[in-house]
Amino acid sequence: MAIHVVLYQPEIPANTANIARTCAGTETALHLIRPLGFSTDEKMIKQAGLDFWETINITYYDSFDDFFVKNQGEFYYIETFAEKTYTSYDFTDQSKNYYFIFGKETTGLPKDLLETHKDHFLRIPMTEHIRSLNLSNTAAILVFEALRQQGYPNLR
Ligand SMILES: C[S@@+](CC[C@H](N)C(=O)[O-])C[C@H]1O[C@@H](n2cnc3c(N)ncnc32)[C@H](O)[C@@H]1O
Repeated sequence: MAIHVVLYQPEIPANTANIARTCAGTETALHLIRPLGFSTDEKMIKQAGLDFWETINITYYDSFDDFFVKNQGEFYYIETFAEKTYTSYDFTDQSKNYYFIFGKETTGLPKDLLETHKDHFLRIPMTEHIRSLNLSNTAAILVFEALRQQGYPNLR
């Protein structure tokens, strides 16, 4: 099974490019929920120098509903307004699929998800000087926390 990064309507190409690099370097699957704020056609990928793009397991969806119908596992919602911190959870079971779901840069995740999935909302601690961390940094933090807990399988 695997670790998965799910981006809800990402808007800034550089963030998704950074996250894609993290996914390529860690065998993490990437799920992109449309609309995207950029093109992922071959020409754009080449121009952006993302020569690892083809090595990533990427799936596209038209909505959250579409995503949930097609995936099974443990879903975690990564958001600034969550109560629990990301280190409170156990991601050690390599037989499971762990999905880390991130919000869009301008508005985050839809608030109504919190009502039904409150126990699986996680935040990364930060000061009050900023409203949020950079999206691509948060994805790297979660991926590497799960990998750390699993002993970095297949990585050197
Ligand atoms: C730039 S933030 C914007 C979200 C923020 N709630 C807002 O509306 O101002 C984009 C995404 O980065 C992730 N993120 C940023 N900082 C975070 C933190 N401290 N804890 C958890 N997730 C964070 C979340 O997935 C969030 O949806």
